[in-house]
Amino acid sequence: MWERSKELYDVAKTLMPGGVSSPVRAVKPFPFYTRKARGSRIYDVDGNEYIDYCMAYGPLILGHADERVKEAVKSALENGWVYGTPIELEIEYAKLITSIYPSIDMVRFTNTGSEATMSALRLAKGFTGRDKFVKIEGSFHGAHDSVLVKAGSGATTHGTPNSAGVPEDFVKNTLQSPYNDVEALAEIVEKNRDELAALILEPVMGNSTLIIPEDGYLREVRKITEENDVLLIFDEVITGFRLSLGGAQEYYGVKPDITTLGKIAGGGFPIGIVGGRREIMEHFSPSGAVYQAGTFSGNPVSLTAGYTTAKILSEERPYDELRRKTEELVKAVRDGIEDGKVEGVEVDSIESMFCVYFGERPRDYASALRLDKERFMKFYWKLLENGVFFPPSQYESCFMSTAHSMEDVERTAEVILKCLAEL
Ligand SMILES: Cc1ncc(COP(=O)(O)O)c(C=O)c1O
Ligand SMILES: N[C@H](C=O)CCC(=O)O
Repeated sequence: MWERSKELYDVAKTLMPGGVSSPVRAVKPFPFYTRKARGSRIYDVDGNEYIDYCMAYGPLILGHADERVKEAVKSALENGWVYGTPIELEIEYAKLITSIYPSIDMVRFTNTGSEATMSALRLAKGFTGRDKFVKIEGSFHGAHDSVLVKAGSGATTHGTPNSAGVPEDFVKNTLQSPYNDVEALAEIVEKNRDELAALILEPVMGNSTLIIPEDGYLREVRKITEENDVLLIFDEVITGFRLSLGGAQEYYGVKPDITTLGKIAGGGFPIGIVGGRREIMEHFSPSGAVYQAGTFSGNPVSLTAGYTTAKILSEERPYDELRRKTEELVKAVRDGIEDGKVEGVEVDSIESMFCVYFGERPRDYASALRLDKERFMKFYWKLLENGVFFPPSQYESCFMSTAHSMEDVERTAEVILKCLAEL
């Protein structure tokens, strides 16, 4: 079924570590190689077609190759694609973001979510004059040194949550707290308050499976950080424009001091954005002393795709429809699991993010680690054989897009239940 993909991967392994450009793609024994993608579908070089719920790990809320985004990018390309000068679209996009996210007065455009979180943490340290920060166990904020401790996503999938090559000295200022545990967080923040610049968290965890905040957790997080004069950074690289137009902060009504955006914010092209209160943001160079820069930052192509996507989302507000489709899928699978008496599998969703758990639905990283990831991988391969593509790890989340039809959803529920029954 995957002869050509296998051949390509054998060559790739001789030229790139693990044969890939990002570890999550290195599926054992080989990944499929993509030929093209349109709407809800992704097609491999072996002639197979899949309904896609990986969706490039989140950016494609409008589905693959949305025509409106494509046309906007094509016309932007007519004028060149990188200038090294400011462009008017930066102002337009900044205005749009600040109008959607009331916690954001100013933005700095970067190239990736990793750069955004790295810069946000540097900004928090520069602003407060303190060196330490707290992250949540199992969260993933990209692949930069200070956050590669108990990191989720590919770092956990490949058994390296604490990356080699990161000197102990670099991570001595990274403190960890379990998700959904208010007492543990309060203790660590109170104990370190004079040295703590910030708490960074994914408001909904999307990189250690999908973990949903318990009632009131995010409000307590805000209270604890505020009372202890610690900045709160919401890493909304996944949840921004996804949980709602205004991200998790709008959805839960909690206002962070600094926000990082990415993925959907670039409409499928590389981007990262740091946003926050003016008094904090003005510490970025050149108005302040926190250095942050990039040759490709604010590039016209990513900005065009991101701005076009954000405009479409703000005009069409497809969030009810996205939620309905996702809930339909989850309900059909949940009912099927109950009827078929499938043991040890749960399913859950929040808005257009969902996950099939091989074990009990987790509430933190420790419980996510107890899931049966080998069984998940058997399920993954069965799904592929039946024309459905999930992200290739138990620790990733699945994403619904506006391009998925109700027929896709019904077909997917059938396939999931068939595969579970065959396991
Ligand atoms: C929550 C979160 N933050 C940051 C990142 C890093 O973004 P990027 O892959 O664009 O560097 C990711 C994904 O990789 C993410 O899921
Ligand atoms: N889970 C990661 C981002 O959200 C997956 C992207 C990657 O590491 O390539």
